[in-house]
Amino acid sequence: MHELHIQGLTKHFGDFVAVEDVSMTVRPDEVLCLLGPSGCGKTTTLRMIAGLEYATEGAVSFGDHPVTELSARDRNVAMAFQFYALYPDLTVAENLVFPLEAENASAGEKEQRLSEIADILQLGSVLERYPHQLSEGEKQRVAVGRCVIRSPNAFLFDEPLSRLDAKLRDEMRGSIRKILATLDRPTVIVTHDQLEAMTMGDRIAVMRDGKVEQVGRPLDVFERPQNTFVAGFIGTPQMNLIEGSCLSADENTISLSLNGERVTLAADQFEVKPKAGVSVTLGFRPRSVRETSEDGLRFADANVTLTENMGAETLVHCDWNGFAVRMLVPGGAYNEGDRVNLSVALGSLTLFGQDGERLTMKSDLEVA
Ligand SMILES: Nc1ncnc2c1ncn2[C@@H]1O[C@H](COP(=O)(O)OP(=O)(O)OP(=O)(O)O)[C@@H](O)[C@H]1O
Repeated sequence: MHELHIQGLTKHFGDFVAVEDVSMTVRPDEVLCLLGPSGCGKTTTLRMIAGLEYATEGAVSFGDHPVTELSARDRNVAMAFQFYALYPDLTVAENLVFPLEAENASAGEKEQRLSEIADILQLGSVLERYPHQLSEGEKQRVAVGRCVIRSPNAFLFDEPLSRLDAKLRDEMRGSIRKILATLDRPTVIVTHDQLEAMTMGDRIAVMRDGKVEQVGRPLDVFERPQNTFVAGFIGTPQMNLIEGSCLSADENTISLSLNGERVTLAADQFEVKPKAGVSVTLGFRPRSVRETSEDGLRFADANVTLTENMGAETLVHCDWNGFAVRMLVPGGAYNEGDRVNLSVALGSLTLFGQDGERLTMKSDLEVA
């Protein structure tokens, strides 16, 4: 099977640039999730891959076979949308096998594929029903099943789980992942839900304002966000991002000013160091903040301003020197007005330079 190549894909709607210079390759055994806030261009990118939207610039191909000039019909991609249109006069079973009619599949093949898909998507008990007799979740599963029952060049999903309730969504993430693993076709899923992207994607492409900010494996994007946008977007609760300026940086230490408070970091783990005088942003996950006076980045005498019970953990909002610092801790031992000494181990810290881009750490090079 062929890779899906996207090269320099750009879409203008009049003067508005909805997608700008998006390039990536999706392998046949791979699920790529396009993730980003509303309006960042995810669906438009997907529609250009499908041929439902003509690209202003750029190219789409499967292996060596360019399809940019082809209509959606001739691209042979399977797409499941937010808005699933099931044929109302056909039963669930007939809806599911409908795409196989066009492929002239034998009755035996249809039967076998139908039974596999119905099994995985738990639709066995509703196969003889009509769409109006289904719940929203069942309808969506039929739509997904109808999409994956055939063997196209690629599978494209737009928010496939958006209509499901939380419980069903949890179950479906796993089921869809299982189905996708059997497909052996490049698969692109559009979602604004990072949990969905993290669990279903082999790789994630994070988009903002029509551009791809970072592409990587879910854990890499989470642990090594490329810039402050990705850092703030990926992860719940959000990463703490604190802006300051670099006072000096040499081989041994990096000195920063955070609202006038001076902090010093050991420089040895930074492959790229900020220059004196430039602004920097310190990023660290709430889970990495501890109430200790250990070495590392320290926030002495911070004020607890709010506590949020998140079940087994509590998100403790603190104010330190005018900065909001959030700490995620097990249990709930904090109250508003408490004074706390917080610290973050240097290994849990990410430093972003003046342009918001991540400054390379030595550990990144080891991973690479
Ligand atoms: N036909 C169109 N004409 C003009 N602008 C459009 C058109 N289609 C999309 N846009 C704009 O292009 C931008 C990207 O839209 P797109 O639907 O791709 O975003 P998205 O990331 O999928 O958002 P969402 O998560 O809300 O679906 C938006 O600002 C949208 O308003």
